[in-house]
Amino acid sequence: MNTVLEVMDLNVTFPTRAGAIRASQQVSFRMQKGEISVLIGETGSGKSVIGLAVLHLLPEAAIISGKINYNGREILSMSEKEFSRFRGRDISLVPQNPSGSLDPLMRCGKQISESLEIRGISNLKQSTEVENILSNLQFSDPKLTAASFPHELSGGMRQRVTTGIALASEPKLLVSDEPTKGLDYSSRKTSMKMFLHLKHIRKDTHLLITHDLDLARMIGDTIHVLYSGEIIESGPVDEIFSDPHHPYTEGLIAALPRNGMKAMPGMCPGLIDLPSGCYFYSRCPYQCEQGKTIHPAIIPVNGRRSVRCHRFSR
Ligand SMILES: Nc1ncnc2c1ncn2[C@@H]1O[C@H](COP(=O)(O)OP(=O)(O)OP(=O)(O)O)[C@@H](O)[C@H]1O
Ligand code: NI
Repeated sequence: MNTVLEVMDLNVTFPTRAGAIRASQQVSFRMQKGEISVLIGETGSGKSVIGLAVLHLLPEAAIISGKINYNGREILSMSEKEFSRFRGRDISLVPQNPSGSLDPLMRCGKQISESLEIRGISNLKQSTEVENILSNLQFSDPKLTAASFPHELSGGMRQRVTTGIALASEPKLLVSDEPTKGLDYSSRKTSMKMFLHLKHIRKDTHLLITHDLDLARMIGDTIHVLYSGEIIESGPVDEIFSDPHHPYTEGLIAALPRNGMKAMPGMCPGLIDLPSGCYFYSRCPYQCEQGKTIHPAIIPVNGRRSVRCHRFSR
């Protein structure tokens, strides 16, 4: 198998006046070529921090340890100069706020063709290719979109254009952060349709960061569920949805509208004062004895899955 990304024991801590925020703790996962891996979890669980670590975009103040191998090369310890060759061309980020990454003064088509230019695609071929990309992004009138400025488009359209700019550079690894966040019903549906179409025609290796479980289920191959900076469950998407092992994953699925929107009681612990036992203990419907004091390790279950829960370590 062809491993594109391997994150090993990633720890990211932000020192603050109030104490150290442990945003990422011993996070480990790997991605094969053509795989869509999804990081899910509620706000503040440490999803974006992982994406930023992969792209060397964490603030200088962050204390980072662990290893990130990209195509067999360790990138986390690289200098900015060494890593800058990878950003954009090899590993491309679609950031959480697309408006900030689009140039307000440049037509959308031009912004996509700049990525094509870098790849050496001739001027002659660029406009056809831009229209081709825009049509794959579910724009019904690619010529019109290419000629539009970002402010002439809706938030959902801007998000799709930003995805197009990233894809135009043909990255070997795409990282997208919350592509459906804040979108209205119909924009979200179009965005989901776009990602499903892209999955079928391109087979990108894609690290998708989202709280959108429907999107995760629709396009993901593997899911990693984050809770308070840790992965608490990993496995193939179908299995996680049909048979969640961790009570937090169970809770996330039960909270979906189609399952009756049963909200999980309680809140996740703060990342500064983490409890010594299981981080989920106070909200856990099972509350096993060990969970009170012992922090559970993540353990493999049936080969392709793993879970951080004492109930599975017996
Ligand atoms: N630059 C920073 N300085 C201090 N704390 C930070 C910084 N960036 C992130 N954090 C903290 O790290 C934790 C994880 O943040 P992260 O942005 O990864 O969460 P997330 O899961 O992506 O949440 P969301 O769904 O809201 O985007 C949070 O507690 C956040 O406040
Ligand atoms: Ni985030």
